[in-house]
Amino acid sequence: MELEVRRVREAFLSGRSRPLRFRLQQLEALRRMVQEREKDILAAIAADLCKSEFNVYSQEVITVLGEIDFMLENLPEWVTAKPVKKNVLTMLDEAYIQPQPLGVVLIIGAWNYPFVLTIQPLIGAIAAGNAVIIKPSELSENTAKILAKLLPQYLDQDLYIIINGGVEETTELLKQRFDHIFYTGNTAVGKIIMEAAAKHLTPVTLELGGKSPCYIDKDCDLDIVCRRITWGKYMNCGQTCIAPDYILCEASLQNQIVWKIKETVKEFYGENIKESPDYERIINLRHFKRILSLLEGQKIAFGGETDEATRYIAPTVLTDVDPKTKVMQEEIFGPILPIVPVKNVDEAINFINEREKPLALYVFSHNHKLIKRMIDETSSGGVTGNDVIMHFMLNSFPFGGVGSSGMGAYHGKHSFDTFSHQRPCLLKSLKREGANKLRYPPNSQSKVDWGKFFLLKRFNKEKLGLLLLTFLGIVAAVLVKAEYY
Ligand SMILES: NC(=O)c1ccc[n+]([C@@H]2O[C@H](COP(=O)([O-])OP(=O)(O)OC[C@H]3O[C@@H](n4cnc5c(N)ncnc54)[C@H](O)[C@@H]3O)[C@@H](O)[C@H]2O)c1
Ligand SMILES: CCCCCCC=O
Repeated sequence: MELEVRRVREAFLSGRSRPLRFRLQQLEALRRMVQEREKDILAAIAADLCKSEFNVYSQEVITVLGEIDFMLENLPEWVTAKPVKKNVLTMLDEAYIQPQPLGVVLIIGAWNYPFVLTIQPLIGAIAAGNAVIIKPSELSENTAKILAKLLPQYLDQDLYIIINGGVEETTELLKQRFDHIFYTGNTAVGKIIMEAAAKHLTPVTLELGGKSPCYIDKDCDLDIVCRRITWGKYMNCGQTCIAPDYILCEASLQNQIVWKIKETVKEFYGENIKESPDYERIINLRHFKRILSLLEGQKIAFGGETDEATRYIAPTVLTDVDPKTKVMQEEIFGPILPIVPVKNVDEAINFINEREKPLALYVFSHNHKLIKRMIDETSSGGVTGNDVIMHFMLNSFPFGGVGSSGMGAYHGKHSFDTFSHQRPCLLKSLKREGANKLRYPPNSQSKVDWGKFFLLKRFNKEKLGLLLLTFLGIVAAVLVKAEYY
């Protein structure tokens, strides 16, 4: 590991990852990889998650291609130094912010969307001019293998390397010094990452999980609400970081919601869900058993069928769920949707605020004020009103968590910023030394007064206002005099 990290650092220190032209070339090469090797990539992801290639394309490949195009279009503007506002002391100087690469970045990917969650941060890191070590999740092993095969064929082989392996390899990797660590995965491992990073004072971005609530107000169109929730909950078999984890609603809505979700499941996946090309499987047996254990003691309104051999769990809805039971204590990350009845929106807000801050929050209502109130009185990584998942798709949004759902964010310009240092640059002249006398010792009351005059806005404004008035007075007097004669 040490040798590999050193090799990447040396490549970074060569300076070749920095020029804009090089970054653009690498991003174009990455796009070529996705386009030319689309079949291999689709097949690998499809095998990892028992997913149709249509779904792989629309859930992962489109996002990656869109992000590359967005970077290529905007990077020339983002890399340029930005002049800043100056004060009296720097009036004659050059003052600007120059984004600079951080250095060697470690990206640790997750298995649930193994391509987009590894490649999208990579795009940001390349765009910002860094060298990168990529560690895909070992659970999505086909994707990990295809990335290890393809990336070196298209990208600079010393600047961007891929290291495959599990906990042992990641633990070893984390002993090395990086300039940034970008981790996607569960909150428990997020803490391990942060602890390891602290040893080198390495900044981290942690894209974690949590229980994302979904509040359904009685003033809404339940047919539409249930279609949208069904789509977002059962996509990828519930293994989506921002899937609605549970529903909060008034007890009177529960039966209608159950019925409408059941109908929608039938419409989306047919009578025989197991045969549907659009319904995935649980990633491995450990997760399969973990999810099954969440069903114990619950009232299953529909679903609940399982098949261990194929790791199939049917779309399931639980009703009258007690918040103290296991299914409400951990992120579900599977196709089980508990409904927790609440009296009203106040109780829903309290319920959300008594728990860890989620990665996403969903509110459904015709009442715009109610949605705004939910947003104002709660906290979460992101929010979508009257839909689910969709805030992930808009790359002008920063995507990330807050509190235990993560720290830092990415996508589009936010990725570029995450992997850049915003370096303030002040360029002065060696002339005009006289003006500097004010700040050199010995200090005195009059120097302090001049300092106040030049630097404190309040003081400045009053004085400048007075000066302006005097000047206008003189101009007026001159004009009047000219008129008179
Ligand atoms: N915020 C997001 O964008 C996002 C996206 C996807 C998943 N998630 C969250 O990730 C979780 C599911 O993913 P997961 O955690 O099962 O993924 P995972 O098991 O694939 O772990 C993620 C990465 O952490 C590494 N890892 C695992 N254990 C480790 C350890 N002890 N020490 C060091 N590294 C270790 C793995 O090798 C892998 O590369 C869910 O909580 C989900 O919400 C968040
Ligand atoms: C449709 C793509 C959703 C990706 C969500 C990422 C977290 O799991």
